[in-house]
Amino acid sequence: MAAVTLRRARCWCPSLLQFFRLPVAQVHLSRPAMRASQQDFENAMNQVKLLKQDPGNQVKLKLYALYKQATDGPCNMPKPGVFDLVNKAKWEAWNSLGSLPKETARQNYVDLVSSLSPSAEASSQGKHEADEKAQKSKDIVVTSEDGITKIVLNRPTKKNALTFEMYQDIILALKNASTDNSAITVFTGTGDYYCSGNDLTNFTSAAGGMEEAASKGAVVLREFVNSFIDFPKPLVAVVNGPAVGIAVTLLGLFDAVYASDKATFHTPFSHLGQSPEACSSYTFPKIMGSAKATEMLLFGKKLTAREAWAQGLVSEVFPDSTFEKEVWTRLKGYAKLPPNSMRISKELIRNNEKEKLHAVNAEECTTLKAKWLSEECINAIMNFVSRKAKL
Ligand SMILES: CCCCCCCCCCC/C=C/C(=O)SCCNC(=O)CCNC(=O)[C@H](O)C(C)(C)COP(=O)(O)OP(=O)(O)OC[C@H]1O[C@@H](n2cnc3c(N)ncnc32)[C@H](O)[C@@H]1OP(=O)(O)O
Repeated sequence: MAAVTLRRARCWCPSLLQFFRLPVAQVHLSRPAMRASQQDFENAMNQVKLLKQDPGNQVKLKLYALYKQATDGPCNMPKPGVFDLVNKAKWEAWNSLGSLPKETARQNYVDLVSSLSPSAEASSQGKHEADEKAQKSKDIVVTSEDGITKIVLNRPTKKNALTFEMYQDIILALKNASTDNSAITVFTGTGDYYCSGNDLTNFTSAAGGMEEAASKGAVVLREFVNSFIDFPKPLVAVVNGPAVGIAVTLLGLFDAVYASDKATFHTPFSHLGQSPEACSSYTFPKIMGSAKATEMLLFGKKLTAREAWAQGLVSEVFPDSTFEKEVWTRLKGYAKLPPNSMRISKELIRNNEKEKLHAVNAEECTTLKAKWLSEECINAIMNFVSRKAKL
């Protein structure tokens, strides 16, 4: 077992919220070879130091608790007094893990850090960080005006289907929008469609074999969905027309969804031999109840905008003739609200779910990777590409 000594290091910029000194490992180099999970744990501890954004107190408490559980086991300290607020919160977080085994705590710590830090994860795999990348295509157009960053899916001839480059550009756009001057961020589409989902030629046109494409797809998808889970500002979808597949499932991670009455919503995963993504296996039953979620996610039932509103997926439906005017007027008003207050309110809401959402995302990506290699899925994609099927 490696000898690990602990020192204390300050993480993130000093602020009123920063009250933790998270433990950082110094690992003796002369140690024998370790099991992968221990190595992952140490890498994760180092990644914590590299986080550029303060992940918020709830997450820091969770990290602290998991760290202590993984290294010391169940909480063995006396409970601090009521006025020792910081240590009491830390103690409670640790104590709440009960008898969680050290190895599980270690794994949960690694998962939590990797979910917080997709760019650190990517750079550890030898990739460039998102802010070092240039936008790759003109199929995503990003503008910022009136306190609103607008991310437009701009591939109308293909119904705004998402190419591999578009996924990467959206990750980059969200990363930039999270720190720009805008108060809210809005997605919409050019032309008659909002988005027809994943471009079904992503896999058939990928270099390398299907296995390589599926592995790459799962990594990109996980990072893509993470960037929605972690997005810190109000995120609004202006659904100008039909939405298909991942364009629908992602809506469960938005803060508000405004739809034209021309919009429809469907997720033909079973028709495609695939399975749900973007945390919809969790968010959809939560939003609309399991019976309605089943009709959408298993049977591919198409909803009208009003049906989607009745089921809680859409915040409000507007007549198509006045849709743009009404929605943008409203959003410009919202963008004038105090931005920090909106961020903090969103953080309070999202923090209750973040850990769960990351776990669901990871599991959905693993499941999809296997489905992409199945005969059912390959046949369905081939049928679409050879124009035998319209979904
Ligand atoms: C290396 C690998 C990288 C992978 C990257 C990560 C992958 C993450 C994947 C996440 C999982 C996501 C799942 C989904 O989103 S499932 C849903 C997928 N979408 C569909 O199944 C829709 C398919 N399209 C249709 O059924 C119809 O086109 C549609 C009903 C949308 C519109 O019909 P309409 O008759 O009005 O128009 P056309 O069919 O003539 O379409 C016009 C042109 O647009 C092309 N098109 C439309 N949608 C897609 C699409 N999703 N993928 C590719 N191409 C699409 C269509 O082919 C037409 O093109 P042409 O004019 O050239 O024929």
